[in-house]
Amino acid sequence: MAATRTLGGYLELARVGNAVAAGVLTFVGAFVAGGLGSVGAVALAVVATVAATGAGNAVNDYFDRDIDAVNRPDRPIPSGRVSARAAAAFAAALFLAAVVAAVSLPPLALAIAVANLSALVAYTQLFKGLPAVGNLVVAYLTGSTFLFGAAAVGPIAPPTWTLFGLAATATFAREVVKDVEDVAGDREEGLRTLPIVVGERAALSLATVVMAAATLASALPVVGGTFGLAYLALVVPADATMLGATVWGFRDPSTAQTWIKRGTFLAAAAFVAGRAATVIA
Ligand SMILES: CC(C)=CCC/C(C)=C/CC/C(C)=C/CC/C(C)=C/COC[C@H](O)COP(=O)(O)O
Ligand SMILES: CC(C)=CCC/C(C)=C/CC/C(C)=C/CC/C(C)=C/COP(=O)(O)OP(=O)(O)O
Ligand SMILES: [Mg+2]
Repeated sequence: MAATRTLGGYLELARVGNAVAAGVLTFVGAFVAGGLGSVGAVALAVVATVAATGAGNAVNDYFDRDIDAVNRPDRPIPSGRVSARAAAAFAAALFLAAVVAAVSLPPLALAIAVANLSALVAYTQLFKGLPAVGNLVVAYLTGSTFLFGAAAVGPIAPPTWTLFGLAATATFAREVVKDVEDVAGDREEGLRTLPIVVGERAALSLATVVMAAATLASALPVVGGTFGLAYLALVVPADATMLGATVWGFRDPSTAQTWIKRGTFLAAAAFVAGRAATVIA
């Protein structure tokens, strides 16, 4: 029983759902770039992404353990399911796994991996407490999965940049809503997040404008001929969910950010369906 509880603690520390989802985005990036012929490179890129995302989540919880004791006492470290020391060792092992997986990829992909791993290590201590900067870093990291997957198999083409932009802008909006949710604990820790600096309503207004722009821009892959009806069938409800949830953030930021996340995962499925349909067609 204790072993299951500890294993669950490590899986939760890595936020394995996010890590696998990030790996899917890297796969889509390679898929959109037409590079599934390079199975080895695609597999290494996906493994590097999953390991890096897990490492970033684990090191974030390690550095956030005091804030989380206020905001999220049920998380693995504050709840005692994983010790801080073990969490740090786990993060280091995942970072090493990401480096080992990325080191034999093409130069541009390796450069993206080095930049991203550095940003993940630095995020919590350097960027998170700066207004909007932490949100922009997480937004870039999430969108960069598409660039990383494409760079693993060849040059990065315009359709991949579109996917990068969509994922980054939607993620930025959700991060702002998450910061509104965490204002209490962040203020206690002296973090200068966007809602603390400009106020919660102004932050939520910015998140709404950014999310509206992202949802409008989600038509670009169809306009550009990258995706067709299979993509639209999923991205339209995803857009409605993400935008509607962002507006709901004025009433209940916690529920809002959870539903934005669900919308982004549906949007990721739209990318997969859109690309798969072009192969089947
Ligand atoms: C308008 C449009 C079509 C946007 C595209 C949205 C899209 C596909 C976004 C990507 C979402 C996704 C599947 C991300 C992978 C998981 C990940 C790395 C998320 C970053 O999470 C950072 C967050 O702070 C973690 O918090 P939590 O999720 O609460 O654990
Ligand atoms: C492509 C490669 C090699 C790497 C990409 C790695 C990815 C996709 C990173 C995505 C973003 C990520 C996992 C960031 C880690 C830090 C993190 C969990 C930020 C959010 O944490 P907080 O701002 O503290 O909020 P919560 O802890 O409450 O979620
Ligand atoms: Mg945190």
